[in-house]
Amino acid sequence: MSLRFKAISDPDGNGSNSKEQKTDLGNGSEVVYVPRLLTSDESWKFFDYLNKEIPWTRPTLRVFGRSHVQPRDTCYVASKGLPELIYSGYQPHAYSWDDFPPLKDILEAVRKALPGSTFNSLLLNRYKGGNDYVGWHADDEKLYGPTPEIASVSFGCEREFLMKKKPSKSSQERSDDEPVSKRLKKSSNPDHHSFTLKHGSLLVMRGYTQRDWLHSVPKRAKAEATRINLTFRVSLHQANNYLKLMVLFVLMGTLEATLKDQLTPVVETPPPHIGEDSSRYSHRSIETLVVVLAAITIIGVIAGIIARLCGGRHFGGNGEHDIEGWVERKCRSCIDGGVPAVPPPPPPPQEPKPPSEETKK
Ligand SMILES: O=C(O)CCC(=O)C(=O)O
Ligand SMILES: [Fe+2]
Repeated sequence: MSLRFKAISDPDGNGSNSKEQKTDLGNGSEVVYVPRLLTSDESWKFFDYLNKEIPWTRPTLRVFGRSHVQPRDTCYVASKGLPELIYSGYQPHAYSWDDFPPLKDILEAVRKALPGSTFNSLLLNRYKGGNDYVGWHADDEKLYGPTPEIASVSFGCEREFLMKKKPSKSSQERSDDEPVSKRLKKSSNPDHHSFTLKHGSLLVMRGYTQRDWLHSVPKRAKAEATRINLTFRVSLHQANNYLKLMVLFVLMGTLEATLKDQLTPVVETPPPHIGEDSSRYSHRSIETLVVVLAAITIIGVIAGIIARLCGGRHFGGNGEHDIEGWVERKCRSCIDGGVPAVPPPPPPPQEPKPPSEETKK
């Protein structure tokens, strides 16, 4: 499918999402709502494409030991090399961004609205009417880390998105003490929020929202039409690979410094007197040679990897340009603790031992 639409992430034409609404949920949690990330026309094009082309499935989930069919259609897209997503005993197949090119245009619009974001996976949901819903939950899988930013783009039928604070010991005690009349006043209750997610809108949850809050899209008898929702997420595995690469480079630096130490005496030490303990120097030379050969091998391997990365891959953050996934696959054994491809740095140079009686002979 070669359909590509260029998304306009600034429908107001004034260089910013002027109608952005921020809701501070307290304790480091925040929600941002942008009613018009995309224009209505482009949003309908995306809707039609997604509705027709996405291989929607309605999996059977296991919740509290009981099986039930998920009350909405779903699909999952992720960059290569990420850990698998598993929820309620279900592991969705991870499609590639290249399978559905218009998703990259939507991601681009989200990126423009959220500069610096690095979303690398996407969960798609389709609600085929008011009976389809998502129950109260938090997207607090370990895979997303402690403070995930989740960007949710909606198309088609407007639906209500509800948020409520997770019951904590202290908030439970507080609400038990409150008079019922006060607890029922939902509109002024800071522990509940409601957003009507419009066609072409963006809602962002960030900070500790997944730790401290639940969200849902409840059934609505009157919502007859189809709604499609995309939640862009960052799976943390790739970030970890950056760290692992950094460790590799630090190791290289240590090795280089050690080598310098090893080589200096070879150049600077005056030649030994003939007839003195020459075996001591040949022992030292072999040691140095081994270290040099090991270093050349390591640097060669790393240079090869870097050359492949720079020559064959493009640098970029979305699914199509997935350096980390490639490194992950190629170097799984070395960066994931299997057989170490890179040996540890050589031991510090040893003081030459006085020659034994045997070697003196
Ligand atoms: O459909 C929505 O707006 C929310 C979907 C959602 O919460 C999820 O996929 O985790
Ligand atoms: Fe969610």
